Amino acid sequence: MDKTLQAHIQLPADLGVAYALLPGDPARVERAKAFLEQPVDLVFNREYKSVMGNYQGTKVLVISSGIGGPSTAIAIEELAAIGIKGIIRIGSCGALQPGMKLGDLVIATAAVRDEGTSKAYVEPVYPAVADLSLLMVMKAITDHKEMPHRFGIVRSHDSFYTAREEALTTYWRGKGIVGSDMETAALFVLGGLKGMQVASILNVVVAPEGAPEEGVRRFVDGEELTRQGEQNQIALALETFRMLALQKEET
Ligand SMILES: O=P(O)(O)O[C@H]1O[C@H](CO)[C@@H](O)[C@H]1O
Ligand SMILES: O=c1cc[nH]c(=O)[nH]1
Repeated sequence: MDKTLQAHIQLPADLGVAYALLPGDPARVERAKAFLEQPVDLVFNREYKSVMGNYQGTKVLVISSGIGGPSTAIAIEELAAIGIKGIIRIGSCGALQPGMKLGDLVIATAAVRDEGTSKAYVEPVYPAVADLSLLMVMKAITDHKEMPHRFGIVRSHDSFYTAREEALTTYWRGKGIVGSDMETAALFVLGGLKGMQVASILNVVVAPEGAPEEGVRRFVDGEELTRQGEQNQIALALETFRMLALQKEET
C-alpha cells in the first residue's frame, strides 16, 4: 500500500474511502463529525482538517477546503489521488432571489464560473455542472423530507469586499442565479474533468437583501436558522452518499 502523504491534505492513499464531504470551514468538520459513527480524527494541516467515520454503513471522509477556488482545487486534486470518487460540498452562501430565507438550502445544478481557478484548467466555455446521479438522489430525498430548499444555478466568485459586489449581485440576480459562493464552480469543473461525482449543497447565511459580512458574522456566532440549515445540509449530503452506495451495490 502507498503510505506517501499528499502534500497539503496530508492523507495517505490507503484510507479505503470513496466519498468525501467538503465544507469550506474547518469548524464545520467538527459539526459533521457528530453525525458519524466511530469517527476518527485524521489531520489538521493548513486549512485542511479531516475526520473519517461511518454513516449507516457507508464510509465517509469529511475534509475542509478553506476559502476559494485555489485551495479547493488542491483539495480535489489530492482527494482524487487517494481514491475519492464522489465529493459533496457542504458550504454556505448568499441568497439572490426574493423569498429565500436564512437556513434554506440551495442545491446547485450548475455554477457561473465567475472565478479564476476553473479557468486555469479549461476554457470558460466548458460547463460547471453537478453530477446527475447525485442530483437525482437529492431530489428523491428532498421530495420526502421537510427541508426548505431549491435547486438552481449558483455563481462562484473570487472577491468579497470590492466596490463592485452589490452591482455584481444585482446583475446575477437579474439572470436568475439563486446563490453565491466561492468554491462550487471549481469543484464542478474539476470534478467534470476528472470524472468524479460532484455536487454542492449550500446553506443560505446571507438573506437576499442582506449585507454579506453581517450574515457571515451572525452565522459564525451561531445564529439559529443558519445552524439548522447546516444540520440539514450535512444530513442531506450523508443520506445522498448512503443511497448512492446502495445503488452501486445493486448494479
Ligand atoms: O462556508 P464556506 O463553505 O466556506 O462557504 C462560503 O463561505 C466563505 C465566505 O464567507 C466562502 O468560502 C464561501 O464559499
Ligand atoms: O455573496 C456571498 C455571501 C456569502 N458567501 C459568499 O461566498 N458569497
